[in-house]
Amino acid sequence: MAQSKEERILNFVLQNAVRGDPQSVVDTIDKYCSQKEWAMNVGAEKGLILDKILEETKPSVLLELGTYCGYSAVRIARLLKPSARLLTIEFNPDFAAIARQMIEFAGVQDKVKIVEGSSETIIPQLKKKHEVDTLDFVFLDHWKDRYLPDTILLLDQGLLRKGSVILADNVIFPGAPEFIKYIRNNNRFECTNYPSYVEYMKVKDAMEKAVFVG
Ligand SMILES: O=C(NCCO)c1cc(-c2ccc(F)cc2)cc(O)c1O
Ligand SMILES: [Mg+2]
Repeated sequence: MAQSKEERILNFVLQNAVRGDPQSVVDTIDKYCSQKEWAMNVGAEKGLILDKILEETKPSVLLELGTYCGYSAVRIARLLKPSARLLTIEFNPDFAAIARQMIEFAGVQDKVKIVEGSSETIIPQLKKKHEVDTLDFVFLDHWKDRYLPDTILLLDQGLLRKGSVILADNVIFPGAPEFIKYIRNNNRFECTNYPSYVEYMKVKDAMEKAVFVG
C-alpha cells in the first residue's frame, strides 16, 4: 500500500531526529514540512507563541483538540513540569496511530495521553473516565467549525475554572469566525489576538487566547 504523507513525516523523524529528544522531533518535522511536504502542524512561528503562553501559564492539566501527527503534543509536553498531563483528542485513527509513535519516539509518552474519537463524545467523559477536575489550558486545533460548540461543551461540563486559558489556532486561516464572534463578545472571557502566519506559508493567520474569568 502506498505510504501516506503522515507516514512519510513519521519515518523522516524516526530516521533523522534523536530518540528521547522532543526538540529534535519538533525541528525535524518543521524541516520536512517546510522543505518537502506541507502539513498542518502548528509550526515554528505560531509554535513560539504557544511556547510563550505555556511558560506564562505553567499549566498542570491540559487538553488538546486535534492531535494530527503529534507535533503540538510533543511541543507542549517538552515544556511541561514532570507532574503535568496533556490529554489530546484525535478523530482520525490513522493520524492517532502516527501521533502515538511520534510521542513515544520523543519520549513524552508519560505526560501525553491520546484519546481516539470525537471531541463531542469525549469531552463529556473527561471528568468521570479521564479523572479530570478542571482544565488549566486548552489548545483548539481541530475542525474549525467545532471550536465554538466544543468551547460551549467545556463550559457546560464545568471543565473551566477562573483563569483557564483557551488558545485557538487558525482564527484567520482557515478561520473560525463563529468562535471569534462568540468569544470576543462574551464577558466571561478576556481575549488577546496574536497575529502570525499559516505554518510553512506566507499567508496571514493568527492565534486567539481567551482566558476564562469564571
Ligand atoms: O484543518 C485543520 N486542522 C484540523 C484537522 O483535523 C488545519 C488546516 C490548515 C490549513 C489547510 C489548508 C490550507 F491551505 C492552509 C492551512 C492549517 C491548520 O493549522 C489546521 O489546523
Ligand atoms: Mg492548526
